[in-house]
Amino acid sequence: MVHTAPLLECRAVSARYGGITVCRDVSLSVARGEIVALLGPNGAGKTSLLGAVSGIVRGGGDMVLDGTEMGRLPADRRAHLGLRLVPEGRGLFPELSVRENLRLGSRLAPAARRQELIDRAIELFPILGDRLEQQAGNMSGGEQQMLAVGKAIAGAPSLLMLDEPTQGLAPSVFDVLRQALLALRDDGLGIVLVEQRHAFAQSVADRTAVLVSGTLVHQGEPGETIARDELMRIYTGAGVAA
Ligand SMILES: Nc1ncnc2c1ncn2[C@@H]1O[C@H](COP(=O)(O)OP(=O)(O)OP(=O)(O)O)[C@@H](O)[C@H]1O
Repeated sequence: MVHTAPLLECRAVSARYGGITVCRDVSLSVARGEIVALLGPNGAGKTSLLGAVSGIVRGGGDMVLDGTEMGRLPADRRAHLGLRLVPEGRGLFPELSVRENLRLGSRLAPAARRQELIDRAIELFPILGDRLEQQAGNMSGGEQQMLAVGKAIAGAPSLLMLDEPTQGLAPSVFDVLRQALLALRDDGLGIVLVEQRHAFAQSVADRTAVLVSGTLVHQGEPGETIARDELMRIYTGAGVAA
């Protein structure tokens, strides 16, 4: 279900570390109720691009979230506008309990909605409800990833950006994550999914964007998936060994 109004619109976005620009001239939009898979080989700049959009990596360009230009805003202001990044390291407080992590996540939401959003996270990941008093750092990788997404959801995001959520996880977790992402999309969230696992990305994506050497070299049409050999052709055509 893709709504028409764009939620995120990025134009000519760059990301840089010191004097080194690692992403340039990236234009990407995400609609409400849409999952965009951002694929690319190692080192292409996917994490850096998510960082530039969320405000934790220096960058430039126009970035409009829900009608508000946020390109010059610090990361915390962007989070208050509804942008949430679930980073590769998951961003949990490992010494705190599941309940405490969810509560901390919910502090970005209006007070009246916090419990409802925590309940939604538990509905999507029932294991979290069984483990509310457990220390986050003592849970399995899959459970920690569910908590990381749950913590983000508890903060009432409009745009969720996930950096390689399946990395290092057992395949048994993939389906839980897949169903949760599809449900969140149907709730109307916009989702950017960075994934190395091509099959997982294509099983949830409404659209695919491919980043190579810091530049978007391909953007698929809505509803179009990209076959693995087609992806390899894009990499090769862009000068990257497939
Ligand atoms: N903190 C940093 N300081 C300097 N350069 C960095 C930093 N982080 C990443 N880079 C460089 O930026 C480029 C893009 O890296 P990035 O991690 O964004 O790519 P990626 O597509 O997410 O790769 P991967 O799939 O391996 O995570 C690489 O050349 C990398 O070495």
